[in-house]
Amino acid sequence: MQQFYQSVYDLIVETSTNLPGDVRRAVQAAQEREDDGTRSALSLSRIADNIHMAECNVSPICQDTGMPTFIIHCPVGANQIIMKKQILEAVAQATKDSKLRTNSVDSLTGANTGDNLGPGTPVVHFEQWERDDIEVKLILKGGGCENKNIQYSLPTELEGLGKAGRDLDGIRKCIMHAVYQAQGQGCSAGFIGVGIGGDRTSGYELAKHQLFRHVDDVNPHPELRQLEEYVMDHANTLGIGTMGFGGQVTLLGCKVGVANRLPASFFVSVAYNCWAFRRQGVVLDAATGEVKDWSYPRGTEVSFKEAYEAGQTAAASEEEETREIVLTTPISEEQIRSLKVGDVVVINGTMHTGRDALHKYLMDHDSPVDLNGAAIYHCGPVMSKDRDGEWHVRAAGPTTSIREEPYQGDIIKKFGIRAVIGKGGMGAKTLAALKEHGGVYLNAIGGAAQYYARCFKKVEGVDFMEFGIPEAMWHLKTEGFAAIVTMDSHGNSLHADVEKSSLEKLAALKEPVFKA
Ligand SMILES: O=C(O)C[C@H](O)C(=O)O
Ligand code: SF4
Repeated sequence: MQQFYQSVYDLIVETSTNLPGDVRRAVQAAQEREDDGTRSALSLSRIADNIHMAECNVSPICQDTGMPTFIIHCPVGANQIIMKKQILEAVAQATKDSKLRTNSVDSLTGANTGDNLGPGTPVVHFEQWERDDIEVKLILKGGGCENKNIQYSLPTELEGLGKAGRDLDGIRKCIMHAVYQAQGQGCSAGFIGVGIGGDRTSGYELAKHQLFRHVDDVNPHPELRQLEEYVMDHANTLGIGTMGFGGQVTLLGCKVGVANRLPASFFVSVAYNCWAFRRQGVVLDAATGEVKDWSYPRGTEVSFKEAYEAGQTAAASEEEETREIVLTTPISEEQIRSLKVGDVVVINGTMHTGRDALHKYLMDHDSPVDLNGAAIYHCGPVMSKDRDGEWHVRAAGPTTSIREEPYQGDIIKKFGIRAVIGKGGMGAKTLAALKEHGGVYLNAIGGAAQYYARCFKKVEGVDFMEFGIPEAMWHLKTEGFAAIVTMDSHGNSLHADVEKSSLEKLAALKEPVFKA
């Protein structure tokens, strides 16, 4: 088993940096379905570019490298204690090498362990099987999409869909509602795993396990197969689209599993996974620990290189066609008031990152830097320090902004912030503050961590390192950071519009489909 550690390390790097072939095919199919030139089509091209860049840079596809969850199948007699020890070592090393973000946080103190190890992290499950080899599977599911998981207890009443009973049609309604409620916040277009039955804990586990199925497999259970097909056909009628920008493709995959339940309980558990669907596996020789095979098609088998290179050549002419507004920080109120939903903005100057810990802090403390006219970026990057002690941005896509809704409006007004950049949009309180103060919300493409990292030319400074790397306030010299205005200073919100129209489309699916 001398190779076991190295094989697990290679699996972690592959999973974080090289999106599997079956997932890539689903992204390609979505690209073919979207109409050229729409916001969703352009975002999908950026996503495809990002996938290619991550593979070339051997760097995280998305900065949120998730809760590492290992499922190991091994023959009787394999030493699970040694395997677990080596898995933890490989996780710590991959974190040190910037392949994983420091993602393990003490829930009470907020302290980051710095190596992804700690109570409950990573998650490691062992199961014995009759085969001679060992299979190690890994999923890196990020926090934003995890927050969009949902569990229903039937019977229930659902927004737009009415009563959902304890039958296949009730289950259908729950799944459609799960896709609707995710909107763009979990970085659509997504994949869902559904667990029918079990209890609250095993139901969610069953749902997450469905995500290990191949994207293009066919459910052997006839009723579940029909259900999966229905969901795939109808989820896309909701019009949520890539990142919630509106569009033809909202869902890339749906896998449903079933387990027995207690007479009193009927749970439908849904695990939502973003487009950055990072899961891979290796089959190992049980004697040496050497990799014999990969469990899923590797990313390299479905190359995005050609499209990337063609896009680079087209980019210059494209820039002339789309109306791009260049803003340099500090930004004036007049510049902000001239923007409207749909405009593409390019930011130059300095950007400050800030997420949960910083927003809470700023409510009753001063900022260490002047934020008048500033652009604040909801982002928790992957960073590395070189030999000279200089920091570099390794991956830096946006995080889900709605978490800052309780604070954002007050902070905009208190510090004079002009641009808030994130993903998934914000709510009514922030929209009102943007209008009152003269601010704008810019939606960047979630998960496009390599695409945005290259816009950060230098790390000018950092505050609050005590919050840990993802939560610290990084001051970044920025060039050419492009994002779309989705909430403007005139009271318009693309997010509110898409939510409203998708609820209407959801309600059109109210009539029973699967008769009891
Ligand atoms: O934590 C992050 O960087 C992003 C998170 O996965 C999110 O989707 O909000
Ligand atoms: S930022 Fe988006 S792509 Fe990245 S883990 Fe979160 S939901 Fe997934």
